[in-house]
Amino acid sequence: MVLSVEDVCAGYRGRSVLTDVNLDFGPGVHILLGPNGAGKTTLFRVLAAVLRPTSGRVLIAGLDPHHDPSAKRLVSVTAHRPALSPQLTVGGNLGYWARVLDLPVVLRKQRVAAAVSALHLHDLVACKAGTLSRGQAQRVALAKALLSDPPVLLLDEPTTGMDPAATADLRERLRGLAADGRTIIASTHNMSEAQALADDVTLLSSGHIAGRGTPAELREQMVGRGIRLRIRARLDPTDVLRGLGHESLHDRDGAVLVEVADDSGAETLIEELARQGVGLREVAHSGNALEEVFLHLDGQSRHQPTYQAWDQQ
Ligand SMILES: Nc1ncnc2c1ncn2[C@@H]1O[C@H](COP(=O)(O)OP(=O)(O)OP(=O)(O)O)[C@@H](O)[C@H]1O
Repeated sequence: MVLSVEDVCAGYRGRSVLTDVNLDFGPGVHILLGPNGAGKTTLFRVLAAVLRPTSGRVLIAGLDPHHDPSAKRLVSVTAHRPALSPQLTVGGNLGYWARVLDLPVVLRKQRVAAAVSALHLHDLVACKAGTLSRGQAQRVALAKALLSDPPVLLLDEPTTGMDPAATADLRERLRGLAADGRTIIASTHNMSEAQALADDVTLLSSGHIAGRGTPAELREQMVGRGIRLRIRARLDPTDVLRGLGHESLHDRDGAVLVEVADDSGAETLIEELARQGVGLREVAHSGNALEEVFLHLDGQSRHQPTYQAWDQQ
């Protein structure tokens, strides 16, 4: 494994935040998901050797960055807000950072060129960083993080505030970096993004690991196997559904959400609704497994009509 977290506990001024965290990460894109205050940034600080654990250890390629400074170079972190000098051009920012890293001159040029190429920044090299959009600035921040050629990248909420096109573009860049063998760990609050990007998702809740797996595995582990259907019909099917033993709720768009045990339960229900003449217009699987896991984690019942909030992500 490229990165291992072994029995890590950590916190601030005697207050415990992370408890007995055990994780292994290899090459790929890993998503760290958890409610506000769960400890995601704190875990990043421990991994980047900014915050020393109170017990346990971190190993990066077999080295503990809290005891071996050379291991710190194996990890780069990008913060939620890209830290760039607004008056310098993109090329200037990257060149400046390459000097801060104390890279030999020849290597500096190579690394800047490789980072520009990996993040498709050719058209932006001469632009002042202060004029970039959020998505562009985030790509430059990622290029900056690549200058030390680290095997591990930690990205704190990299897509927050980006529009869908910029998000999709960054997703493609991250996939490319993972395909090159890098280990990328990104925290996000965006469920669709996590679902689209993740090789696996680690759920952090109140400072401990609440689950890990693909979105579908996590949903099954934490919420159960049921399928949530989104139904549109000419007549409100709520009463018919209740008569069939199904509680339902309405989402923001007026569709009805109902849970069934499995595909066969879904088929039976659809046939019954059609037979009872509600005028079915659309029946669809309601979407994102991680939304349901997140709601479950957050202590909210999946039967409460809070579902809509995540549609707005
Ligand atoms: N520098 C600090 N000093 C003291 N307490 C802190 C510090 N940073 C974070 N905390 C506390 O540690 C807990 C976890 O915070 P952390 O920022 O790691 O969570 P998070 O999962 O990243 O949250 P968010 O999703 O809101 O960014 C919170 O209760 C927070 O108040």
